[in-house]
Amino acid sequence: MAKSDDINRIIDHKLFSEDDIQEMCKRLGKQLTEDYAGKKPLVIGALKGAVYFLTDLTREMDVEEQLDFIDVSSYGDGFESTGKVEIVSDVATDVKDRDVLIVEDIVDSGLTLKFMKDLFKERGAKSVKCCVMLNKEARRTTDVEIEYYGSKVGDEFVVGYGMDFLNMYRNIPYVGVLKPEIIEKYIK
Ligand SMILES: O=P(O)(O)OC[C@H]1O[C@H](OP(=O)(O)OP(=O)(O)O)[C@H](O)[C@@H]1O
Ligand SMILES: Nc1nc2[nH]cnc2c(=O)[nH]1
Repeated sequence: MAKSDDINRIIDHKLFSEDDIQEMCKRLGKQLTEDYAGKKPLVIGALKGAVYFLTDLTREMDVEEQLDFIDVSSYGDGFESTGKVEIVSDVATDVKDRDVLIVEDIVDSGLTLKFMKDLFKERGAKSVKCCVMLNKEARRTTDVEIEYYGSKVGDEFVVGYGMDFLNMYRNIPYVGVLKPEIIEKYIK
């Protein structure tokens, strides 16, 4: 089966096109360029979902920056956060006295982001902010500030542009809503 047939089978509708995403990256990149002028931020991408957003966003940021990655997990194989966030793979860089900018694909309960922000603050970062592509605000269970985001989204499960379903479909170039029956089939 061709990749496009497979995608049509699982996507209910497109939420953000490639042009929409490019516009988000340009807008956020311009804002971050202004706000981090004269600073040397350490941009930390949250693996694996944020990789597509990070590579496009950082190319729109005209600042002297360094990159690192952290892999944290709270979902296991499921769709509901277990509530327990664990470091799967840590950053290699010392964050002490650094201006840290966490880049995330999506914030849902907020637990993953809060964990990372608290971690880098505890390690002595000078500042810790985040830039998130999608803000699923209605699902929040913890209070966490989101300094920059591309767009709000409703309570729907989205895939593509880095975001997965069972670690698949990250390479769909746009963001689409997963058909509810696909999730139901998996949950049963
Ligand atoms: O706000 P929360 O409820 O904590 O959920 C958001 C997190 O869930 C996803 O990651 P996931 O653990 O699925 O890993 P992935 O990035 O490898 O897809 C996403 O990339 C965020 O990190
Ligand atoms: N792929 C994906 N991961 C998530 N993690 C939390 N919410 C979502 C979502 O809507 N899609």
